[in-house]
Amino acid sequence: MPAYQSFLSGCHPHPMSNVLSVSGLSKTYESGFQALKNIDLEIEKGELFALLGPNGAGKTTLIGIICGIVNPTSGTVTVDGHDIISDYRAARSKIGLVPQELSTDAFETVWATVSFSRGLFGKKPDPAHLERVLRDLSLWEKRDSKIITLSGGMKRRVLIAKALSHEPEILFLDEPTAGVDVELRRDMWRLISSLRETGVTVILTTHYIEEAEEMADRVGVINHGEIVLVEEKQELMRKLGRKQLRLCLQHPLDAVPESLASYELELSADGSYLTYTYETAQNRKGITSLLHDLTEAGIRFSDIETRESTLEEIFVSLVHEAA
Ligand SMILES: Nc1ncnc2c1ncn2[C@@H]1O[C@H](COP(=O)(O)OP(=O)(O)OP(=O)(O)O)[C@@H](O)[C@H]1O
Repeated sequence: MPAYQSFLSGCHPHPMSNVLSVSGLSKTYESGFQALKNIDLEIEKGELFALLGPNGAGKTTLIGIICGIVNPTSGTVTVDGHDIISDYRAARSKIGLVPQELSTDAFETVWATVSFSRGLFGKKPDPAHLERVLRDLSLWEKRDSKIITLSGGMKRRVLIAKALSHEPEILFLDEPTAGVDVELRRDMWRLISSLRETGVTVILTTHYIEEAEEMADRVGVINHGEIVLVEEKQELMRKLGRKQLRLCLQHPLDAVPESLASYELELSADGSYLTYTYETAQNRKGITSLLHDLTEAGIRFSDIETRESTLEEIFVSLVHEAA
């Protein structure tokens, strides 16, 4: 690549590096209910994006439109450069969708159902690819089993195998771990992370904020049909996170001394703890002066604990603010 070109692309990331581009997307259902309001969203190739939102926020509607299941009212969506309406087949073939429930195919074998899925997208049979997918998902030994005989966890794996059968660029997972036990959830997390390593872009919706906290590169929050925020996960936690310092007192207090009023300390009901809350983005000079002022006030403590706010707390405060 000529030097000037790489210089330019360094300054202005080229839009073609985005594998999914959503612009001005709105959806009003026939009932008159507006489920999506002017959504803009750019997803980079290879990232793991978590879309968080409370029930009814519009997540399923958004994914439904991108996958061609729901018609948009206005706006555009392109998948790897293909418009989802004028170039539907090409756009759809780039997408693998893992729905929440496996509703059909109960009496088919794993192999038959996965082969059939590939065929749906007009792809030539490729047994070597399907074998790889089934092996990666620990389903190879089960290839001749009928789906009805599989455990819930194995059925979930089949859903993913089906979605990967036609070698999609983007994999959508709608609540991939809803209703699964802790062990399977961990397994699914491992699986999803390893998928990303193969270069597939992964977009997942989740109620389990912990899931996003563990895996996502970026987090989008949707509420009442609007994208409230899109941010690098690390940046989000740095910007909006709070830290708390909890001091276990040697002698309980009746009230916080006047001299410490500026720290807005919280005294526990039994007077044995003081809690100091501070923004992680700010400098931490506050702590040094707090500890100094506590000593000045004659307050002794026996222990100190710190805790950081979780993505869940950040999410709840965002959604609450926007309500
Ligand atoms: N066919 C429809 N007709 C009218 N309203 C609909 C239709 N489908 C969905 N809605 C409404 O649109 C809103 C968004 O629904 P959507 O299923 O997209 O939300 P969601 O974020 O996926 O929620 P959940 O997490 O509960 O699945 C909801 O208020 C829902 O009742």
